Amino acid sequence: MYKYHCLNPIAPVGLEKFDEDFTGTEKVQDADAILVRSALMCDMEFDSKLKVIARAGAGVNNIPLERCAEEGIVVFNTPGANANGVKELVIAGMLLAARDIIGGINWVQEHEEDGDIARITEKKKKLFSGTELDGKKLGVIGLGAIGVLVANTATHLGMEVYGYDPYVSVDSAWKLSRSIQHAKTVDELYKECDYITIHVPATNDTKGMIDKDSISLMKKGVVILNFARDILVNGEDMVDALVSGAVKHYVTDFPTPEIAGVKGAIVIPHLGASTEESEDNCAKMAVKEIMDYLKNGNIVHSVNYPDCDMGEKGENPRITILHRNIPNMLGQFTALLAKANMNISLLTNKSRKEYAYTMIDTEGEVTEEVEKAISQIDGVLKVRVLL
Ligand SMILES: NC(=O)C1=CN([C@@H]2O[C@H](COP(=O)(O)OP(=O)(O)OC[C@H]3O[C@@H](n4cnc5c(N)ncnc54)[C@H](O)[C@@H]3O)[C@@H](O)[C@H]2O)C=CC1
Ligand SMILES: O=C(O)C(=O)COP(=O)(O)O
Repeated sequence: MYKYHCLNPIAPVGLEKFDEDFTGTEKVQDADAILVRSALMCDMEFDSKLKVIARAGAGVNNIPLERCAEEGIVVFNTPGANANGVKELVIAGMLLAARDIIGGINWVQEHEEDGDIARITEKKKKLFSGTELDGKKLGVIGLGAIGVLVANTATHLGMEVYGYDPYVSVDSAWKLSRSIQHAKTVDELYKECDYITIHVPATNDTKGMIDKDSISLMKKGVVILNFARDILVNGEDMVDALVSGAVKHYVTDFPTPEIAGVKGAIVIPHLGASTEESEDNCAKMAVKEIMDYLKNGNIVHSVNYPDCDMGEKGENPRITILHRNIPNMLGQFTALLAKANMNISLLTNKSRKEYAYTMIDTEGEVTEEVEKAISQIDGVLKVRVLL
């Protein structure tokens, strides 16, 4: 029986997909699998029993990926499963920046008891007028699951859309509307656009990518949208830009004490993926990944190990080995099995940067001695024998 623990609430429709070999546990140290959304795991210690973490969502900057890889813990995310939820909120964010909807609604609430509200509305509404999105230029930085949806939808609102992503996947490129203009440099996008939205992961490379230097290249009064992560934007530089008017509105899904009360900032409490549909999609995908890994050894959508899929495990035992990507690992595994007089019916080996994964279907029993001997090979991080 495998045990799973949820560090954040995970949609029941996903958890219901766990079969009879799985049960929930309140004790994280008893878990074979952890499901998580945005809970911070960077300082958490992991029990040696833990085999897998599934992030029901996209961003994995809350999880120590490298340490997990070293400890033989495979980390998954759920690519694209919440992208539509974020896309819709980004479109709402652009509309909130273009029209003073928030100011107008606040004004109505302040005057809700005024018997004359209908008449004074017509006098006061000019205070809250705005502009339209049609005909404006939108720059989308990062054309992954979310960026592509935002870019394509904006074309239907009549916007002229520029896209920038030097690492765009073939899949995303196929999905992108032909009317999106390809910005070859991010500076080109900064110079052209009235609205700029970022959809890249938070990494050491992207941290602080929006700062006083990049803002100085943008049009005065630009609107910047950040539904990716707070650290992509230098908070101090953004406050200065809002105060000076260099940036008209900063629409962000990430409240910080620095930005929350600043005039021109439109701050949302991380609601991008908080829709029934996104939560259900993420939970279902995360549970599927965990079950496939624990029962079949398959890795699909990992962010710290290579994807590797040998299909459903059959009658024969399956040995799965997480190991370093160094020479002669396969040679040692097969030599060891040959010495134990074991036949291999199927073998797959995949690597990703410093780490690799080998799956071996064997004919006949895998003894404890064989399992122990594999785990003692230098460079092996975790061995599992699936019966
Ligand atoms: N506000 C919210 O609730 C949510 C926020 N997010 C955030 O949005 C981010 C993006 O999500 P997805 O689109 O699903 O991820 P994704 O992995 O599908 O797309 C990310 C894209 O960014 C590109 N990229 C990476 N570095 C870049 C750079 N320096 N310049 C330009 N492009 C670059 C990649 O090539 C990729 O196409 C996540 O990493 C997460 O931090 C994701 C989901 C919900
Ligand atoms: O998927 C992501 O990266 C998100 O930011 C969504 O976070 P959440 O699952 O809503 O805590």
